[in-house]
Amino acid sequence: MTEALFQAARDAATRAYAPYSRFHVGAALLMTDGTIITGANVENASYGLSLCAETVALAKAANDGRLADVVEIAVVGGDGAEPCRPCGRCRQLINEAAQLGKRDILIHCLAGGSDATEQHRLSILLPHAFGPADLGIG
Ligand SMILES: O=c1ccn([C@H]2C[C@H](O)[C@@H](CO)O2)c(=O)[nH]1
Ligand SMILES: [Zn+2]
Repeated sequence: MTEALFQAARDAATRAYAPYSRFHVGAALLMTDGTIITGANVENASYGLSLCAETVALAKAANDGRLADVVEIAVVGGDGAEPCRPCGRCRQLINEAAQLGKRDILIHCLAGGSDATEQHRLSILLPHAFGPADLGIG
């Protein structure tokens, strides 16, 4: 299952629209039922409007009513040897899924140009997170 998830992230990266950074990122969400939802980064001529791969994948899950069902996430980016780790904004978006699903989501960070991988729980990447509970929700 992990290999299928990694491959889905690598496939997604090939669908990135990243003419400005040329940094192609793919994200794959493993859901409770074993299905996989993918996303790739979508850049814009107004650079700051660009969407990360994780953001796209999580938005797809949310629109399908499945944000609570994310178990693991694989992210792959670039063509270097260093694993690609979710940016701060994406960590916060992942936290929404984690809180909804009451799960400390496992994040696989993969390198685009090597077999290097890192595994982190969201609680390690985003300690003391702000979430729905801070608003008295959930
Ligand atoms: O985890 C990450 C890091 C970066 N990017 C995108 C944003 C931008 O399009 C490009 C360069 O930062 O990579 C992602 O999609 N996910
Ligand atoms: Zn991001």
